[in-house]
Amino acid sequence: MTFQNTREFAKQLDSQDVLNHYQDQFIFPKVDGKRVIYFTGNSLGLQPKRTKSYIDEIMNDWAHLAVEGHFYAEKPWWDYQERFPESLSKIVGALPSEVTVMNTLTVNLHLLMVSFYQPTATRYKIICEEKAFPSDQYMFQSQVHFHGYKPEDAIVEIKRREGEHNIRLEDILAKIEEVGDELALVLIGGVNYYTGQVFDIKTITAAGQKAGAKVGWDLAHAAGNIKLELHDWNVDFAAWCSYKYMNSGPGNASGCFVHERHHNSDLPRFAGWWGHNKERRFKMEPNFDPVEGAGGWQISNLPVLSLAPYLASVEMFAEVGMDALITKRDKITSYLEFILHEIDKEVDSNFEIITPSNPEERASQLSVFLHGEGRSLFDYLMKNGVIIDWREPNVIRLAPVPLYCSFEDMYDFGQILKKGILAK
Ligand SMILES: Cc1ncc(COP(=O)(O)O)c(C=O)c1O
Ligand SMILES: Nc1c(O)cccc1C(=O)C[C@H](N)C(=O)O
Repeated sequence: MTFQNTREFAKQLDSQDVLNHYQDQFIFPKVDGKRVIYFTGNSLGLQPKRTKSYIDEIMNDWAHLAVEGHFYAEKPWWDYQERFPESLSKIVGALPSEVTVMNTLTVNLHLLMVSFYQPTATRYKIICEEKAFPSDQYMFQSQVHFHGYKPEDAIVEIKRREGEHNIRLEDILAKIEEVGDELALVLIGGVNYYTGQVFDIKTITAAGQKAGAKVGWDLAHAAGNIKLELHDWNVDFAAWCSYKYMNSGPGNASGCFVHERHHNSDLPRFAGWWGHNKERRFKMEPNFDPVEGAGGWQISNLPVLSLAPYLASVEMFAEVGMDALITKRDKITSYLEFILHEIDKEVDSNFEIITPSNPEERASQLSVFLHGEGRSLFDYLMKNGVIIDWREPNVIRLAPVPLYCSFEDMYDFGQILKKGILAK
């Protein structure tokens, strides 16, 4: 499709967009009385209007039923988490028994490492991406320390080639082969938080397992953003947060995936009563008898006030479906890319989009290196109602999230960007 940098053309794209009306289902902050153009759904998604009623329901049940709410609320709290797997499993391409919701992302990665990172004297190395999200780096370092190894020996980072912004698949595969018999675990972010690069989860998982390692994925930037087939791709385990593309609110609950083939294995895990056989949970027995499936990794009774917004979101995703989201995602991301190139030409600037240009290797994010511009351009955009984020040294990340961004937003953004550059 040939794009045009005009409001009429952007409006025409909006009129053809079957998801356009979802914009009205979200609450947008305002700047100078006008709703913002929101590009940071890769950090914190907007609040869906329906979410408040899910939280109010629990507050009301708590007020009127108190402890009885555990069993007699309309959505009883004791098995509230069971409302997730049916829909959530479709979002990540899993069997319902393979997903659960609990804790937060880094905590879940640590807990899953208990089961899936069991180093031995000869097989103890972890392959990860260079410049993984810092929390993942701290998680790797502390896990390796905990097991008595040295991070500089046990953690193998896959580097970008000189002058390149993204990691090549061939380099990941070569590193897996090179580490070979020493490799215990491969754990990579499915979508890199900084560049927006999407990794080939299926191929990397198969290669890691062929080398005899377990393969897990941090799907913080992938869940609700890319098509996932975790079961079919034979992924060992994965975890994600729900507050980015899944709009469940700041710091909210995380989702986990454990492949079916591990459900009846004797993998070690840290246990608690919420992972115990559901029928017998309140018999207060001394011996742990895990729930079959990913639910067996739960530990504490769940914070239902935090699950409520996640449930609102999962139900919205079930209505929309990942296919429709991805169709719009690709079109709006390409339109944003086009707008950036157009403005770049008009103002003779020098933006470098460091996210891969191949649609197979990117999703809902373009990271732009603003050569020749400074932090003042970021400040100008924020002041003028464009919410973006800034990452050192000079990168802005733009996530045109398909559920609530419009093509007209992309056009408006281009005009504000142009003014911001010319205003210097
Ligand atoms: C890739 C990635 N990993 C881990 C985290 C940390 O998540 P949490 O603070 O929920 O543990 C984030 C975002 O904050 C992230 O983007
Ligand atoms: N969770 C965040 C927070 O509480 C404050 C600031 C940023 C965050 C984020 O989630 C950042 C996000 N993971 C990122 O990709 O940058």
